[in-house]
Amino acid sequence: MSVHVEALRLELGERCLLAIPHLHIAPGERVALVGPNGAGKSTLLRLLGGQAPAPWQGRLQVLGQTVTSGAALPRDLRQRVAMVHQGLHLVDRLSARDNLLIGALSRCQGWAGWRAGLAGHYPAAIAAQADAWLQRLGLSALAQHRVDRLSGGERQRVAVGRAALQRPELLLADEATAQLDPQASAQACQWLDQAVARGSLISVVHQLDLLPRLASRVIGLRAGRVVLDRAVDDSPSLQQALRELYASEPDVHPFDGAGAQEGAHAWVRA
Ligand SMILES: Nc1ncnc2c1ncn2[C@@H]1O[C@H](COP(=O)(O)OP(=O)(O)OP(=O)(O)O)[C@@H](O)[C@H]1O
Repeated sequence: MSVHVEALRLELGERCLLAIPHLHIAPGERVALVGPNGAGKSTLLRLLGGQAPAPWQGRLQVLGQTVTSGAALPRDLRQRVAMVHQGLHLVDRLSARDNLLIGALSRCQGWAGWRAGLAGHYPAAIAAQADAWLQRLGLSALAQHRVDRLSGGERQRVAVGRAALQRPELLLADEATAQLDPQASAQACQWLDQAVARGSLISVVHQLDLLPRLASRVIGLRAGRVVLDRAVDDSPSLQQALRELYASEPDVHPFDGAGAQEGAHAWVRA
């Protein structure tokens, strides 16, 4: 099982941010987390990545290993789980290429490998993978540019490339298409899919029209609870369930989230 959650509860002060009795995600699954702003999507993703904002109760296994509240993911598990954060977390003073290569550091064997990587001397096979990904991401011409001089969308591509170089078995992507133009967003779904290969992909998705490209299963959260869990298809009942998921938050329009673009909700018919 890629993710196995039982009796999970995460509280912060008086507030319950997550309450999930069971959640299982199988190896290779493509899962989209959807729901209104503040529903707990990013909190769940961070928890799966060992970065919960507060202590939690319950049982959590990620890629078959037990994760403990208050502790970071064990080192070997950190190598197998990649995250594309909302804030991207790139190293600003390094080039796009070096940021991609950082993703591969955990694959360099032993201290000698680490030191070589940190000095910029990566094994030729890894350097070739970075160059191939830069090309795929349309970043070859910007490979040597510092990432703090790149546009938001270019930086987002770098973050996807870095995750790909990690060769993760589980990829957690938090609005990884938020800053991309519509064409690049559609491409990014392919990039994420390729980045994780036969592993599992869990993405927070605001652009519902991307659901069929990004996921085969959609999990809807509201107020920290799973209120929708079903296959992504084009059925009227799913469309209706998604409308209800967002409509139940009268103050929040589903398509006002950061990164929502013109026509982003076209997949959910009016
Ligand atoms: N570190 C924190 N301290 C206090 N509150 C937090 C913290 N992290 C998350 N929250 C709260 O938890 C709730 C869920 O936040 P989360 O970011 O998971 O929502 P989300 O579904 O990802 O929302 P969005 O779609 O707006 O990104 C929010 O009400 C948020 O204010």
